[in-house]
Amino acid sequence: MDTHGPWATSTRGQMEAGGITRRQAASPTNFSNEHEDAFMTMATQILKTDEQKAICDSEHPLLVVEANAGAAKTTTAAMKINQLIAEGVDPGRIVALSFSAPGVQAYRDAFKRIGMSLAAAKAVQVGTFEDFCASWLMRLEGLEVKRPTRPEEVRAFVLAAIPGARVWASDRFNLELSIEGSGELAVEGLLYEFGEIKGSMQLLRQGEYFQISPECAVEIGRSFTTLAIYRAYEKQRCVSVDADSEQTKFRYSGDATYDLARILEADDPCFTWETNPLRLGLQAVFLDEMHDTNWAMFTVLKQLLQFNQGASFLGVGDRDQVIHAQHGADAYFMGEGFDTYIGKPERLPLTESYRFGGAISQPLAGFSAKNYAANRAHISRVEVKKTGSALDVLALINHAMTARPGLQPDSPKSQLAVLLRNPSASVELEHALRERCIRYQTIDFTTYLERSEVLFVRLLLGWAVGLQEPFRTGIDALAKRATWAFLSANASVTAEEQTEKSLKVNGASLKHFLEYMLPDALGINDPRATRYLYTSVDDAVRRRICKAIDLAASDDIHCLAGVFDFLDIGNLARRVYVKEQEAEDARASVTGLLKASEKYVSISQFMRSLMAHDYEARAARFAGDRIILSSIEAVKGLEFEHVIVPDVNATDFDGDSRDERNLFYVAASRAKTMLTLTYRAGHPSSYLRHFESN
Ligand SMILES: Nc1ncnc2c1ncn2[C@@H]1O[C@H](COP(=O)(O)OP(=O)(O)OP(=O)(O)O)[C@@H](O)[C@H]1O
Repeated sequence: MDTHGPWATSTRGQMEAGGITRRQAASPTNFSNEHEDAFMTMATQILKTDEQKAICDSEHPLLVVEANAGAAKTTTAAMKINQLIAEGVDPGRIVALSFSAPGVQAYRDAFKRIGMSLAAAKAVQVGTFEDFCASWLMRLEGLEVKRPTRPEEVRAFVLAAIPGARVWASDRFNLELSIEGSGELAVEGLLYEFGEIKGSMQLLRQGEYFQISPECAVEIGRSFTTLAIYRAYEKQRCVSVDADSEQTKFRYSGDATYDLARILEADDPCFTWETNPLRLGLQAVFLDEMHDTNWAMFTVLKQLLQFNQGASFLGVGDRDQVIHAQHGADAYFMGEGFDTYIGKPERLPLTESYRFGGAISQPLAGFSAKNYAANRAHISRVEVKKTGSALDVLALINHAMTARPGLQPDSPKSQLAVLLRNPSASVELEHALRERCIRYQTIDFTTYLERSEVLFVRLLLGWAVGLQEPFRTGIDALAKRATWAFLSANASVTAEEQTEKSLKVNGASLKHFLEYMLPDALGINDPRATRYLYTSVDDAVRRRICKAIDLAASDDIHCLAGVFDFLDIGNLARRVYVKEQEAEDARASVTGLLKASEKYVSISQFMRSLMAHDYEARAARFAGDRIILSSIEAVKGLEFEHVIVPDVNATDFDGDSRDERNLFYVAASRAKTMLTLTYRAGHPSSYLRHFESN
């Protein structure tokens, strides 16, 4: 067995997909030599509590620990791994799985915290469930299958499935699908449902005689239209080669786990007991974020334990942290489901939070309606602040860094984290931070300077006012691709034609693009020119962009609002992004840009100021010495000394939806010493009432 682990930790969200940049890769954990010293020095002696000892010493083959956020679940899992290694278990035969990339990072952090040796930490196979499944599929199939992560990358397959499903439904059931036109606006909802169907293995669990029909759709609570399109989509994704085999074209998020689960559950599997892909000779399996388990994961887990007899299991989770319900995540698999399908585990407690003290655990207890004890020795603080603008949040950040009410005297700035519900909310804040030379690192989203819509706007404005060099090199290619994505979305040309033109655009230098391609696409070059790209841009879009460019050419900063009105980014973005929220984020980013522009005298001056920040945004040398700006999802399992959660407003964070409440619970439980919650005057979220008295 490969002792370095057979699978790589995937990056969360690709930087680029069809010219679009929204989410950035979370920084991968690196155990290279240059980090070796840091690895050792970060280790502090943590003494096991009695509860932790009980978990580490338990000889029961199946252990499940359900405990609150910060109650030391990951740390205890790391302690048990360390103990097994000390007892002679080969670390290469220990698998430590998690649902998300931050969960993987949390294992790595815990290994450091407990002082695990670097060699052992490197040898343990740590990764996400999805990456684990993808790697074993690759071994089984002998080839690497593409793994798109952006919905835009699979949109064409969903759209292509609709006509196929229409014909099938009308031939077979004489039925019309209840979907209008091309279905462009339905892609987001369809992908969401496909994720649920696969995560919960809903169709496969109906048994071998299940066939998609209008009656069966009603029985399982889905629309027939969705099921018919799902069927056609899956037929494109997994193409039948002959009666017994299929070739998988791609695996979107969650598909690797689903595909491995259905292969394992097949009536006529392509392997025997001896050659089962999960017979890995494992001695221990760990699962963090167990609350995010769905049927597909559970199926793989069940077989993993079955085919590695003698391997012990420890699963840890907290049912209030389920924020991936769209993948069919269900805390049932930590409880009754586990007992029924795998076996009765020993359930051991971790009762106290070791991350924070009572000042944070008590309001969290009220918010989540459960007992939440905290270690008495741990002192923490909560403050709730009213803010009027991004500048008020900036002032709080400044105070947090200078007066350090939550930071230890010698802590790096990265112990201060600002957790954002919507990354688009960060444009003004980011701009203000840059202007004050406060360095920050964005996690899980792209800095506003490099977001597709901002690059698109910057390129057009720079061109309109005749800036020779609108960007620092390095993001030229991103800007060109983003611009092309916005220009060409929804043009009525064939997909092949579009791909061919995109390739040409990608291959051109920015200079060539600006001098020839952009004028060609907009029809503002020599009328005798070929107009090769012209047909790729919708007429109405072209007219609007031309008007915007004409207006911006005045270089008058006061025209910017009018320029943005012509561009109507929200509408354009709806053609580019599959998710409505991302289109809305794009609109909000450009609104943020407009606000940030207010103190400049001309468009060119504003553009130059943005360009000056490009370099810093990419400078890796400040790593570790920057505050963190992150989405909430990306810090699940992680912790910081001081956490600021801006915009806990009734419009942003409220309501009874489980995902909504759990997202807030995750955000509020990341702080070790100090938690600052802010809200817009007059719009506090009802969630805050639990925290205000502190
Ligand atoms: N025995 C101990 N003594 C002191 N501190 C401890 C001990 N065990 C764990 N901790 C500390 O408790 C904090 C929370 O631990 P950990 O991240 O493992 O919690 P968790 O339950 O996994 O949290 P989450 O649910 O947010 O993922 C860490 O700072 C860790 O160092």
